[in-house]
Amino acid sequence: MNALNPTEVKNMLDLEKNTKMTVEGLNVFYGDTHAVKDVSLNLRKDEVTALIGPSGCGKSTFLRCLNRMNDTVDSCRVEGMIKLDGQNIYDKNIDVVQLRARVGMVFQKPNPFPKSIYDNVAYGPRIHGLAETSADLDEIVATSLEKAGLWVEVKDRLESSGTSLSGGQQQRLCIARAIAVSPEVILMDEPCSALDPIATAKVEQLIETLRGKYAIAIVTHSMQQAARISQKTAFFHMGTLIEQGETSAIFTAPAEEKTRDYITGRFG
Ligand SMILES: Nc1ncnc2c1ncn2[C@@H]1O[C@H](COP(=O)(O)OP(=O)(O)OP(=O)(O)O)[C@@H](O)[C@H]1O
Repeated sequence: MNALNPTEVKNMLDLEKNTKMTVEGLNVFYGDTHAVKDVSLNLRKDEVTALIGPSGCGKSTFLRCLNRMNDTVDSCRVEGMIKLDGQNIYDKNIDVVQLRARVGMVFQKPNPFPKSIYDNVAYGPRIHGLAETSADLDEIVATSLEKAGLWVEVKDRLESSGTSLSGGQQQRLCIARAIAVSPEVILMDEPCSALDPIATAKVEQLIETLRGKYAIAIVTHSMQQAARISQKTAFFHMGTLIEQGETSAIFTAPAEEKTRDYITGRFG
Protein backbone atom coordinates (compact mmCIF):
# COMPACT_ATOMS: atom_id res chain seq x y z
CA MET A 1 0.00 0.00 0.00
CA ASN A 2 1.30 3.48 -0.84
CA ALA A 3 2.12 5.77 2.09
CA LEU A 4 -0.18 8.78 2.47
CA ASN A 5 1.31 12.11 1.44
CA PRO A 6 1.41 14.94 4.05
CA THR A 7 -1.71 16.63 2.62
CA GLU A 8 -3.68 13.39 2.85
CA VAL A 9 -2.51 12.85 6.43
CA LYS A 10 -3.49 16.43 7.33
CA ASN A 11 -6.94 15.96 5.74
CA MET A 12 -7.50 12.76 7.68
CA LEU A 13 -6.46 14.35 10.96
CA ASP A 14 -8.71 17.38 10.29
CA LEU A 15 -11.60 15.06 9.58
CA GLU A 16 -10.97 13.18 12.81
CA LYS A 17 -10.61 16.40 14.82
CA ASN A 18 -13.83 17.92 13.51
CA THR A 19 -16.04 14.85 13.75
CA LYS A 20 -18.49 15.24 16.62
CA MET A 21 -20.81 12.29 16.14
CA THR A 22 -20.34 9.08 14.23
CA VAL A 23 -23.14 6.74 13.27
CA GLU A 24 -22.22 3.26 12.03
CA GLY A 25 -24.61 0.64 10.71
CA LEU A 26 -27.71 2.11 12.36
CA ASN A 27 -30.90 0.06 12.08
CA VAL A 28 -34.10 1.18 13.75
CA PHE A 29 -37.32 -0.81 14.06
CA TYR A 30 -40.77 0.10 15.33
CA GLY A 31 -42.16 -3.38 15.95
CA ASP A 32 -41.99 -4.98 12.49
CA THR A 33 -41.39 -1.69 10.63
CA HIS A 34 -37.75 -1.33 9.61
CA ALA A 35 -37.58 2.48 9.64
CA VAL A 36 -33.82 3.08 9.27
CA LYS A 37 -31.68 0.60 7.34
CA ASP A 38 -27.96 0.27 7.90
CA VAL A 39 -27.20 3.99 7.93
CA SER A 40 -23.70 5.35 8.53
CA LEU A 41 -23.17 9.10 8.72
CA ASN A 42 -20.89 11.50 10.59
CA LEU A 43 -21.70 14.95 11.94
CA ARG A 44 -18.92 17.52 12.00
CA LYS A 45 -18.73 20.18 14.66
CA ASP A 46 -18.13 22.98 12.15
CA GLU A 47 -21.00 22.14 9.80
CA VAL A 48 -24.74 22.07 9.32
CA THR A 49 -25.91 18.70 7.97
CA ALA A 50 -29.31 18.64 6.26
CA LEU A 51 -31.35 15.44 6.23
CA ILE A 52 -33.74 15.35 3.28
CA GLY A 53 -36.06 12.83 1.67
CA PRO A 54 -39.74 12.06 1.12
CA SER A 55 -42.20 11.67 3.96
CA GLY A 56 -41.71 8.49 5.99
CA CYS A 57 -38.14 7.85 4.77
CA GLY A 58 -36.76 7.79 8.33
CA LYS A 59 -35.20 11.26 8.69
CA SER A 60 -36.83 12.07 12.04
CA THR A 61 -36.23 8.56 13.34
CA PHE A 62 -32.53 8.89 12.49
CA LEU A 63 -32.35 12.33 14.13
CA ARG A 64 -34.14 11.17 17.27
CA CYS A 65 -31.63 8.36 17.76
CA LEU A 66 -28.83 10.91 18.12
CA ASN A 67 -30.01 11.96 21.57
CA ARG A 68 -31.98 8.82 22.37
CA MET A 69 -35.38 10.49 22.09
CA ASN A 70 -36.59 7.18 20.64
CA ASP A 71 -36.05 5.59 24.06
CA THR A 72 -39.48 7.00 24.91
CA VAL A 73 -41.15 4.88 22.18
CA ASP A 74 -41.84 1.40 23.57
CA SER A 75 -41.91 -0.39 20.21
CA CYS A 76 -38.64 1.17 19.06
CA ARG A 77 -35.47 -0.95 18.79
CA VAL A 78 -32.11 0.55 17.86
CA GLU A 79 -29.13 -1.44 16.58
CA GLY A 80 -25.72 -0.19 15.48
CA MET A 81 -23.27 2.28 16.95
CA ILE A 82 -23.68 6.00 17.63
CA LYS A 83 -20.75 7.79 19.23
CA LEU A 84 -20.41 11.29 20.63
CA ASP A 85 -16.73 12.27 20.84
CA GLY A 86 -15.91 8.60 20.45
CA GLN A 87 -18.19 7.41 23.27
CA ASN A 88 -21.10 5.05 22.57
CA ILE A 89 -24.25 6.98 23.53
CA TYR A 90 -26.21 3.72 23.94
CA ASP A 91 -23.73 2.44 26.53
CA LYS A 92 -25.51 1.41 29.72
CA ASN A 93 -23.41 3.87 31.76
CA ILE A 94 -24.59 6.88 29.78
CA ASP A 95 -26.75 9.36 31.70
CA VAL A 96 -29.50 10.16 29.20
CA VAL A 97 -30.36 13.49 30.85
CA GLN A 98 -26.74 14.61 30.45
CA LEU A 99 -26.69 13.29 26.89
CA ARG A 100 -29.74 15.37 25.98
CA ALA A 101 -28.04 18.46 27.42
CA ARG A 102 -25.01 17.79 25.21
CA VAL A 103 -27.21 16.93 22.22
CA GLY A 104 -30.10 19.39 22.30
CA MET A 105 -33.22 19.26 20.18
CA VAL A 106 -35.58 21.77 18.58
CA PHE A 107 -38.90 20.43 17.35
CA GLN A 108 -41.17 21.14 14.42
CA LYS A 109 -43.78 22.97 16.46
CA PRO A 110 -42.39 25.54 18.89
CA ASN A 111 -43.02 24.06 22.34
CA PRO A 112 -42.14 26.62 25.02
CA PHE A 113 -43.03 25.60 28.58
CA PRO A 114 -46.06 27.42 30.04
CA LYS A 115 -43.67 29.56 32.05
CA SER A 116 -42.09 32.99 31.72
CA ILE A 117 -39.59 33.70 28.96
CA TYR A 118 -36.90 33.87 31.66
CA ASP A 119 -37.87 30.54 33.21
CA ASN A 120 -38.02 28.81 29.83
CA VAL A 121 -34.33 29.56 29.32
CA ALA A 122 -33.32 29.19 32.99
CA TYR A 123 -34.97 25.76 33.35
CA GLY A 124 -32.09 23.67 31.93
CA PRO A 125 -29.25 25.54 33.67
CA ARG A 126 -31.16 25.20 36.96
CA ILE A 127 -31.66 21.44 36.73
CA HIS A 128 -28.09 20.91 35.57
CA GLY A 129 -26.69 23.21 38.31
CA LEU A 130 -24.88 25.43 35.81
CA ALA A 131 -25.31 28.71 37.74
CA GLU A 132 -23.96 29.30 41.25
CA THR A 133 -25.70 32.60 41.84
CA SER A 134 -28.79 34.31 40.51
CA ALA A 135 -26.49 36.78 38.74
CA ASP A 136 -24.85 33.81 36.95
CA LEU A 137 -28.28 32.58 35.91
CA ASP A 138 -29.28 36.05 34.65
CA GLU A 139 -26.10 36.07 32.60
CA ILE A 140 -26.78 32.63 31.07
CA VAL A 141 -30.37 33.63 30.22
CA ALA A 142 -29.29 36.92 28.62
CA THR A 143 -26.43 35.35 26.66
CA SER A 144 -28.60 32.48 25.41
CA LEU A 145 -31.34 34.87 24.28
CA GLU A 146 -28.70 37.01 22.57
CA LYS A 147 -27.23 34.00 20.76
CA ALA A 148 -30.74 33.04 19.67
CA GLY A 149 -31.27 36.56 18.29
CA LEU A 150 -34.18 37.24 20.63
CA TRP A 151 -32.72 39.40 23.41
CA VAL A 152 -33.61 42.78 21.93
CA GLU A 153 -37.21 41.71 21.37
CA VAL A 154 -37.78 40.29 24.87
CA LYS A 155 -35.39 41.97 27.29
CA ASP A 156 -38.14 44.22 28.69
CA ARG A 157 -40.66 41.42 29.09
CA LEU A 158 -38.73 38.50 30.52
CA GLU A 159 -41.54 37.77 32.97
CA SER A 160 -44.17 37.44 30.22
CA SER A 161 -45.23 33.94 29.29
CA GLY A 162 -43.18 32.19 26.60
CA THR A 163 -46.44 31.23 24.93
CA SER A 164 -47.34 34.92 24.48
CA LEU A 165 -44.63 35.29 21.83
CA SER A 166 -45.21 34.92 18.09
CA GLY A 167 -44.54 31.50 16.52
CA GLY A 168 -41.16 32.58 15.16
CA GLN A 169 -40.16 34.14 18.48
CA GLN A 170 -41.28 30.98 20.29
CA GLN A 171 -39.06 28.89 18.04
CA ARG A 172 -36.09 31.17 18.75
CA LEU A 173 -36.95 30.89 22.47
CA CYS A 174 -36.78 27.09 22.10
CA ILE A 175 -33.39 27.49 20.44
CA ALA A 176 -32.27 29.76 23.34
CA ARG A 177 -33.50 27.07 25.76
CA ALA A 178 -31.40 24.46 23.96
CA ILE A 179 -28.34 26.74 23.89
CA ALA A 180 -28.62 27.59 27.61
CA VAL A 181 -27.20 24.25 28.71
CA SER A 182 -24.15 24.66 26.43
CA PRO A 183 -24.86 21.79 24.05
CA GLU A 184 -22.28 20.49 21.61
CA VAL A 185 -24.81 19.30 19.05
CA ILE A 186 -28.19 20.80 18.11
CA LEU A 187 -30.76 18.62 16.34
CA MET A 188 -33.56 20.42 14.53
CA ASP A 189 -36.61 18.56 13.24
CA GLU A 190 -38.24 20.76 10.59
CA PRO A 191 -37.84 23.83 12.81
CA CYS A 192 -39.39 26.22 10.28
CA SER A 193 -42.31 24.20 8.99
CA ALA A 194 -44.79 25.97 11.29
CA LEU A 195 -43.34 29.44 10.58
CA ASP A 196 -44.12 32.14 8.04
CA PRO A 197 -41.43 33.20 5.52
CA ILE A 198 -40.15 36.12 7.62
CA ALA A 199 -39.83 34.04 10.79
CA THR A 200 -38.25 31.27 8.69
CA ALA A 201 -35.65 33.69 7.34
CA LYS A 202 -34.79 34.77 10.91
CA VAL A 203 -34.34 31.16 12.06
CA GLU A 204 -32.20 30.44 8.99
CA GLN A 205 -30.02 33.49 9.76
CA LEU A 206 -29.75 32.24 13.32
CA ILE A 207 -28.64 28.79 12.16
CA GLU A 208 -25.94 30.50 10.10
CA THR A 209 -24.67 32.37 13.19
CA LEU A 210 -24.71 29.14 15.24
CA ARG A 211 -22.71 27.23 12.64
CA GLY A 212 -19.19 26.58 13.83
CA LYS A 213 -20.19 26.76 17.50
CA TYR A 214 -22.29 23.61 17.45
CA ALA A 215 -22.60 20.57 15.22
CA ILE A 216 -26.05 21.00 13.71
CA ALA A 217 -28.28 18.44 12.01
CA ILE A 218 -31.55 19.62 10.52
CA VAL A 219 -34.42 17.70 8.97
CA THR A 220 -36.11 19.75 6.30
CA HIS A 221 -38.67 19.23 3.54
CA SER A 222 -37.46 22.37 1.83
CA MET A 223 -34.66 21.71 -0.59
CA GLN A 224 -34.14 25.46 -0.96
CA GLN A 225 -33.62 25.62 2.79
CA ALA A 226 -31.17 22.70 2.76
CA ALA A 227 -29.24 24.38 -0.05
CA ARG A 228 -29.20 27.74 1.77
CA ILE A 229 -28.14 26.64 5.23
CA SER A 230 -26.20 23.37 5.08
CA GLN A 231 -22.71 22.35 4.10
CA LYS A 232 -23.49 18.62 3.99
CA THR A 233 -26.67 16.92 2.81
CA ALA A 234 -27.87 13.37 3.34
CA PHE A 235 -30.69 12.03 1.17
CA PHE A 236 -32.85 9.26 2.65
CA HIS A 237 -35.32 7.06 0.80
CA MET A 238 -37.41 4.30 2.40
CA GLY A 239 -35.11 4.09 5.41
CA THR A 240 -31.91 3.89 3.37
CA LEU A 241 -29.29 6.62 3.12
CA ILE A 242 -29.03 6.86 -0.65
CA GLU A 243 -26.39 9.56 -0.88
CA GLN A 244 -24.48 12.00 1.30
CA GLY A 245 -21.90 14.65 0.57
CA GLU A 246 -21.24 18.34 0.08
CA THR A 247 -24.55 20.17 -0.26
CA SER A 248 -23.37 21.97 -3.40
CA ALA A 249 -22.50 18.65 -5.05
CA ILE A 250 -25.73 16.90 -4.01
CA PHE A 251 -27.82 19.71 -5.50
CA THR A 252 -25.84 20.26 -8.67
CA ALA A 253 -24.40 16.86 -9.53
CA PRO A 254 -25.96 14.05 -7.50
CA ALA A 255 -24.37 10.67 -8.09
CA GLU A 256 -27.57 8.66 -7.68
CA GLU A 257 -30.60 8.71 -9.95
CA LYS A 258 -32.98 8.61 -6.97
CA THR A 259 -31.39 11.72 -5.51
CA ARG A 260 -31.67 13.47 -8.86
CA ASP A 261 -35.33 12.52 -9.19
CA TYR A 262 -36.08 13.77 -5.68
CA ILE A 263 -34.32 17.10 -5.94
CA THR A 264 -35.84 17.79 -9.34
CA GLY A 265 -39.28 17.17 -7.86
CA ARG A 266 -40.08 13.92 -9.70
CA PHE A 267 -41.31 12.35 -6.48
CA GLY A 268 -41.73 13.16 -2.80
N1 LIG B 1 -43.61 6.17 16.98
C1 LIG B 1 -43.68 5.39 15.90
N2 LIG B 1 -44.29 4.20 15.97
C2 LIG B 1 -44.37 3.38 14.89
N3 LIG B 1 -43.88 3.68 13.68
C3 LIG B 1 -43.28 4.88 13.54
C4 LIG B 1 -43.13 5.78 14.64
N4 LIG B 1 -42.48 6.89 14.20
C5 LIG B 1 -42.22 6.68 12.90
N5 LIG B 1 -42.68 5.48 12.50
C6 LIG B 1 -42.57 4.89 11.14
O1 LIG B 1 -41.19 4.89 10.79
C7 LIG B 1 -41.02 5.25 9.42
C8 LIG B 1 -40.12 6.48 9.34
O2 LIG B 1 -40.80 7.59 9.93
P1 LIG B 1 -40.09 9.00 10.19
O3 LIG B 1 -41.04 9.84 10.97
O4 LIG B 1 -38.75 8.78 10.74
O5 LIG B 1 -39.94 9.54 8.71
P2 LIG B 1 -39.66 11.02 8.19
O6 LIG B 1 -38.80 10.87 7.00
O7 LIG B 1 -39.16 11.88 9.28
O8 LIG B 1 -41.12 11.47 7.74
P3 LIG B 1 -41.78 12.95 7.68
O9 LIG B 1 -40.98 13.70 6.69
O10 LIG B 1 -43.19 12.67 7.21
O11 LIG B 1 -41.72 13.51 9.07
C9 LIG B 1 -42.42 5.47 8.86
O12 LIG B 1 -42.82 4.27 8.25
C10 LIG B 1 -43.25 5.76 10.10
O13 LIG B 1 -44.58 5.37 9.92
